Order: sequence, then structure tokens, then C-alpha cells
Amino acid sequence: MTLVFTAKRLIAFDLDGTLVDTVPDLAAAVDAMQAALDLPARGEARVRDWVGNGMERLVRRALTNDLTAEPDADLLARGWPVFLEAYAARPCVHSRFYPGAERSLNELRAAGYQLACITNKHSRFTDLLLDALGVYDHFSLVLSGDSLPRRKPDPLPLQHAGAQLQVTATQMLMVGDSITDVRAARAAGVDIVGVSYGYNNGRDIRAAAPDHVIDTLAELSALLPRAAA
Ligand SMILES: O=C(O)COP(=O)(O)O
Ligand SMILES: [Mg+2]
Repeated sequence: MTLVFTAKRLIAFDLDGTLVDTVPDLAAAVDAMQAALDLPARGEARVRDWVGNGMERLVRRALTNDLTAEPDADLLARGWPVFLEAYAARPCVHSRFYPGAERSLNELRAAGYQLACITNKHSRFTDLLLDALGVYDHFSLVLSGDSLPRRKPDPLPLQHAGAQLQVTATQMLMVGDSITDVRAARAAGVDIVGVSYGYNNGRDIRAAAPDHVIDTLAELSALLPRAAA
């Protein structure tokens, strides 16, 4: 039997690794920082495994070449502004929608859904990126890692979106690429569709047990025929 989500009114999308492949531009900024500090370049493959828990965490991972280690405080204090400046200068040179992403946003809107973007990315960069890709206005609400006191995997951004847009948890669906999205959705009581192509620290999203997994966002509209009234 084909899975269909009924009674949904709001679809909340994660950004990095779900709607947009941001790693080429993030890796360029990481490696500009590494070069300025006389440290080795990390490259796209490693940066891909490090995105999803906010940029401060990405920079810490790059400096230490490790997922969880803490860098020397002085190194971090010197590296962070270099990364920020490099990424702000070129946030959307190579970043691209994943196949089916833009079309899916348009189809869902046409089917009556409200859309939200819920990302751990810093708001300055979320806004730059969504603007550069021409989709900022597709979203009724955009929440970034610094928009609220707590970010994903905390349920607060999803709860806040529900309250702002007057939809209940069961009327929302989260779409994301990482265990961070699954945890946030579970904690908020929101159904979650995982995408198989994203970052998730290099792990298969199926291990985080989302409600459903898709290989491209083009599959979404078949799961969501029409928004509930
Ligand atoms: O880690 C980030 O900066 C952003 O990640 P997200 O869009 O997947 O939440
Ligand atoms: Mg993500």
C-alpha cells in the first residue's frame, strides 16, 4: 500500500543537505580558514560529514579534524571570524538545489500547503542563501539556528512554527537529512520524512528510523496529495 500523509497543513524543510547542497561553498570557506591558520585543507568529502549541527560546530570539527573534539580556544577565536568572512563573501557560488527540490516546493504550495524552513544554519546565511536561490518568499516562516533560544534537536523550532502558523503537531510534517531533524521531530510529536542523499555525519538516515525515507524530493508530492482544510 502506498503511504500517504493525510491531515497535514505545514511542511517544514531542513535546509543544508535536504533542499540545498551547500557543502561546496562551506568547504571553500573552511579551507580559506584553514589556509589562514596554516592548517591543512579539509576538502568537501570531510566537510560533508560535519554539517548539520550549526556552523560553530562545523568550524570546531574542521579545526580538530574530528566530529566531537574541542579546538584550542585561541585557534577557534582566530579561525571563526575568518570562516564567517569567507562564507559571507561567497555563500552561494556552487550551492545548488537538490534534484526535484524547487519543483517540490512549488507543487506543495500549489496543493495548498504552508511551507517553513527550519535550519541550524545562522540566520545571516540562511537568508542570503534562500534569497540567492529565489525561494525566500516560498516560506511562511524561516527559523535559523540563532532565531530561538534552542535549536534542533530541541523541539522548540517546530513548536514555535506550529504556534506561529496555527497548526498542531499532527498537522505538520518535517523533511530532513539528519538524526538532528529526526530527534527534533520526535520530541515535538511531528512526523518526519528523511532524505537518503544528505549529510547526517556520513551515516545512513535509516539508522535514525524516520517515518519514511525518500531518495529525491520529487517523491514528496505523491505522499502529500492535498493539504487538509
Ligand atoms: O549545520 C548547519 O549549519 C545547518 O544545518 P541544517 O540546515 O541541516 O540544519
Ligand atoms: Mg540538514
